[in-house]
Amino acid sequence: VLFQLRNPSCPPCIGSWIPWFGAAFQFGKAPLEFIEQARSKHGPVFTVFALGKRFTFVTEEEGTEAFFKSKDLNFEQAVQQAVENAVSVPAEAFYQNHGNLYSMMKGKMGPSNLHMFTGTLCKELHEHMAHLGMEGTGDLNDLVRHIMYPAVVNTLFGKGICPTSQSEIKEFEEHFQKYDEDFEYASQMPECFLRNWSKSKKWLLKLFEKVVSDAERTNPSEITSKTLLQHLLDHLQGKHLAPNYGLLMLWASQANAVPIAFWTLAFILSYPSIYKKIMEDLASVFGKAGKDNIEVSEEDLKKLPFIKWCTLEAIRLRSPGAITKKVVNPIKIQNFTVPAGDMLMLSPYWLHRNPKYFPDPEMFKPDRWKEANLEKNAFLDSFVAFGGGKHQCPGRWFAIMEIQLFVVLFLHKYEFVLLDAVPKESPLHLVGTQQPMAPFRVQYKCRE
Ligand code: HEM
Repeated sequence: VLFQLRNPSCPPCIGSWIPWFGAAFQFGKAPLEFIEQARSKHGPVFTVFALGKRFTFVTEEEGTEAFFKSKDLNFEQAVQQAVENAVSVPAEAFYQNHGNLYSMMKGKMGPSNLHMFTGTLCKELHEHMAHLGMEGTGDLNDLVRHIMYPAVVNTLFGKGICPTSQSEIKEFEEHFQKYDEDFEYASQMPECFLRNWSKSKKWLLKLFEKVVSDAERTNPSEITSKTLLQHLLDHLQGKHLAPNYGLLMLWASQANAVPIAFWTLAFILSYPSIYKKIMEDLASVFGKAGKDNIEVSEEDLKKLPFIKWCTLEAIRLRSPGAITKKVVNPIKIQNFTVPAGDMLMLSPYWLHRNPKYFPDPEMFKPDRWKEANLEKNAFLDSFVAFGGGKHQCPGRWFAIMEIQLFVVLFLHKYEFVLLDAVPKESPLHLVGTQQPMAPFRVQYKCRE
């Protein structure tokens, strides 16, 4: 149902007079597909009226520029309510802390500080890979999660601070997975509608009281010895919110990166020529692949650009469904004026399928990243998986490094037989990177 609001300069608004069917329902069912259908029907700028809110999508480059640069848009106001719902940080504390914490994270995980994590992460990945044993069969997504999750958490939060050992991880994992699964809905609606989610959130927040007090107790005075969590504690105003922010940081560090590690491997393994090239690259840096634990440095990773391209290409194809800004003053986009109060939405997932910028957009083509000036830390034009402008994801360099390192270690140690076709991505979520729709079972075996 399409109806123009009173002001003809407003973008076309897809909504329903009758709230219990129509756009809101369609939109909620498979939002990623809905965006593309709406774009082809109504043009590059359109508004969806759902859940009592107006979401205005910009799907072409003119809008992109404004989205990242305009002073009439605000990032903090767009996410504040979601943060309040997700981890119970009240508005005032959120606005007071946001700028400070963002700069801290951006600094600690910037390109020049990455080397501080690589050694620990490499050791941790080896340790958790060892739990897979010499051979076995499993869903690749589970295998990846069982290695990445504890290794990264121990690296960023400190070893033994969050539950990561075999014996204590199960209950934690169940709660965290439940929490992550409904995070998107929970960030949009009151908690009382999501009873199981709410239970897991309470469990996790309670756990984080202990996590935070352990981190506080062991907080070293030497700056370079602190974990990311300890830096967070040092910078936070309102210490009673430390468990809430700890949980938020845990979620931010896992929710997008772990699925991308899965997709990167799934793509590599399913293209024999790409797989072969990577094994040759690995051999040229580390010698013959095998079961010995290799130590990998930042310098080694620099010698493996093709694996970095594969990571970036997986991120391009599975990037977040949408990112948001709040319109604080009416803003002109193309011929439309978007009114204040709207949520302005931009879809990295669909922008990355524009053939003008990414020829053969659906194809996994790592070589297209040859053109990017990665030495200068620049991505390809129109690549916006991490956002853009001054609120870009502060964890992006860490994310790329952790996935690259994981792929190196995993492929160096194991060989694989694929038992299923690569699954499609789920169109169910707007927030964050996509999950696979179906299992992707593999047989793995330690190399001789
Ligand atoms: C492939 C993996 C990742 C992707 C695709 C991704 C993407 C994003 C995006 C799109 C945003 C919002 C930017 C905006 O709306 O303008 C964001 C924010 C954020 N990301 Fe990431 N991210 C990833 C990994 C990580 C990792 C590993 C960490 C931490 C270790 C992290 C920490 C954060 C934080 C703290 C924010 C909030 C920034 C703020 O409040 O201003 N991200 N990320």
